[in-house]
Amino acid sequence: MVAAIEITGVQKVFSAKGADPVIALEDVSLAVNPGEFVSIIGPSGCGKSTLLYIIAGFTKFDRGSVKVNSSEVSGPGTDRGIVFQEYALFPWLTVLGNTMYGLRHRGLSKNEQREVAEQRIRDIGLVGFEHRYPKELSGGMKQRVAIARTLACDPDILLLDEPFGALDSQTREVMQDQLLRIWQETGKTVLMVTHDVGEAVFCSQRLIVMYARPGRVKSEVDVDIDRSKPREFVMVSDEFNSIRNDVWLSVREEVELTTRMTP
Ligand SMILES: Nc1ncnc2c1ncn2[C@@H]1O[C@H](COP(=O)(O)OP(=O)(O)OP(=O)(O)O)[C@@H](O)[C@H]1O
Repeated sequence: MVAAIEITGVQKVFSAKGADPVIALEDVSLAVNPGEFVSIIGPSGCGKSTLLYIIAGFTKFDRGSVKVNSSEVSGPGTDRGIVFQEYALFPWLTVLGNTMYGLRHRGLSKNEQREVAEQRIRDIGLVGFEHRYPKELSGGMKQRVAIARTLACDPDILLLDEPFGALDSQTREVMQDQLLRIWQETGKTVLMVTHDVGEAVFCSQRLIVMYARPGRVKSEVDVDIDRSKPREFVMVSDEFNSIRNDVWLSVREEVELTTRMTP
């Protein structure tokens, strides 16, 4: 099978005048299969976001290779859509306007753009809010609009950078359930960065645990849990708790190292 994302030996060093260079990523290799849901987890500063931005084509890297659907990444592309923690909505556009935004250059008529956007607004359960502005929405609703906007462009790959990090725990759980439903319905490849071990285990088929800076892959963990049952059964199952505890201990070791590092 050809990997949807294939990263080989990637290194990224940030250098700024008058400051020591920071090795954000060192020899990172990983692959994500088409339709797979993978999460990256690790301590703050281990290069998770940097890796995601490299795959998105926003950040250049110094060494190695990054391929998406077998093609070397040389910049952003319509095959990848990214969702940020802080929603990144345009405050002057409505829910509909924000969702239609990415479709402007797709060669679709205004009516077609509107149809696609309305479908995505239905998918994320915001019917009735099409003409509201971001300031009139809750955090969870804003993040749903950000997801709808990304989905409207129909990328093969969703890159999610702490997408639910700013939400309260109940809203976060509802959003995780919606994301999983969308993933199952669309078959998209999802690569998510999160700090939350429970979220990573609940949502993902596979986890990539990172070492503290410089970021390297510490381990890969297959999450073999039965997701056919409702959340409340999954979260108390032995399989879920055993994987969550192992991953939590592994991440905690790195967090302890991070707290002893100089900035
Ligand atoms: N534009 C930049 N210029 C200089 N250093 C940077 C830049 N972006 C990131 N870094 C550094 O690279 C390292 C990795 O940062 P990155 O944001 O990728 O980590 P992270 O694992 O996503 O952290 P967090 O979980 O806190 O968001 C950090 O030491 C950070 O300070």
